[in-house]
Amino acid sequence: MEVWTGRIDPEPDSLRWHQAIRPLDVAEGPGVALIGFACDEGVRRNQGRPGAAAAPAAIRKALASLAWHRERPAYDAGDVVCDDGDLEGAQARLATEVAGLLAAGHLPVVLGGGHEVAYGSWRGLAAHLANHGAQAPRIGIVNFDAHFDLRDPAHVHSSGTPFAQIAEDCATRGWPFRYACLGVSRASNTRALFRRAAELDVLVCEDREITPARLDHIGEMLNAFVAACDHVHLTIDLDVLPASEGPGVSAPAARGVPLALLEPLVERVRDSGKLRLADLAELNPEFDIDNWTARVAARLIHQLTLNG
Ligand SMILES: N=CN[C@@H](CCC(=O)O)C(=O)O
Ligand SMILES: [Mn+2]
Ligand SMILES: [Mn+2]
Repeated sequence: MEVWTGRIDPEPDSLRWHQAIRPLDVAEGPGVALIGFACDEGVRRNQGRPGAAAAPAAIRKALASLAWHRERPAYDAGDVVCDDGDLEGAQARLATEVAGLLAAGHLPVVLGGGHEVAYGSWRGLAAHLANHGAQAPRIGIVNFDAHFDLRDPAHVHSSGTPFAQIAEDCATRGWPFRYACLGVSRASNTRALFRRAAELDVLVCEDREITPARLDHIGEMLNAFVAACDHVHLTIDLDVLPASEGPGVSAPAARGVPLALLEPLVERVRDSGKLRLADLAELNPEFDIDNWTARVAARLIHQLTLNG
């Protein structure tokens, strides 16, 4: 909890996150539960630039001084750490933690970590739903990302494979795989990846399609996708931002989707009533500039959890 420090205002009703957030072990009723996934092994295996293991601390630091506007509590559930390259072990531990948070009625917000975080998070949600008797739950994954992360897991399990791994799990379980990927850069995804996305019936929205003029239309598409799901797993890869807004990632985007367009779409997911789980992935503090990217991550968490 030491990272939760920051500005203290003398006026009444001037709380900030660092003054309101509590350790999970004092949980008093359902709230938002932050859990870190200190891991960049998936990025390393995916030939990216490691450094995302330090992201959970950087995001907490950026969130600490933001103003507190929530009614319900927020908890810090600590970190799951990936040791000695044991990515699969770390994902399994994250899944157990996420399932526990869901069982306690919390909204888990997972602080990645490379995007390999999403496979661990999703497995936690899947375990929770299976434990509660769900037969074939329609889990909609809404991923804001420049990349599909649908690489063939037969080669290596990495930050480039989480949604292909989830698709395989869904096929094994006989569950539907529902995946929307918004912000995709055609220049950064091969034809093979576009083909796999088509085969898996992914809802695809390219970066260049997300413009102010088309924002309402895209928002309606997103609403329709969510309406056809029972539960939503929101996952935000910060490399969806333009490099000028999100420099602190492994693979910065030449074009990207600006925060001003991203945020209203994220808020639609928040307001759907179906959001069960959220991840923030791929922050790499080593490449950040004055914590710009960490600040965006913190703001997104703030917006996501505003009404809870
Ligand atoms: N999570 C990362 N995904 C990207 C990385 C691309 C890159 O490093 O250039 C991917 O695998 O496509
Ligand atoms: Mn990406
Ligand atoms: Mn990604």
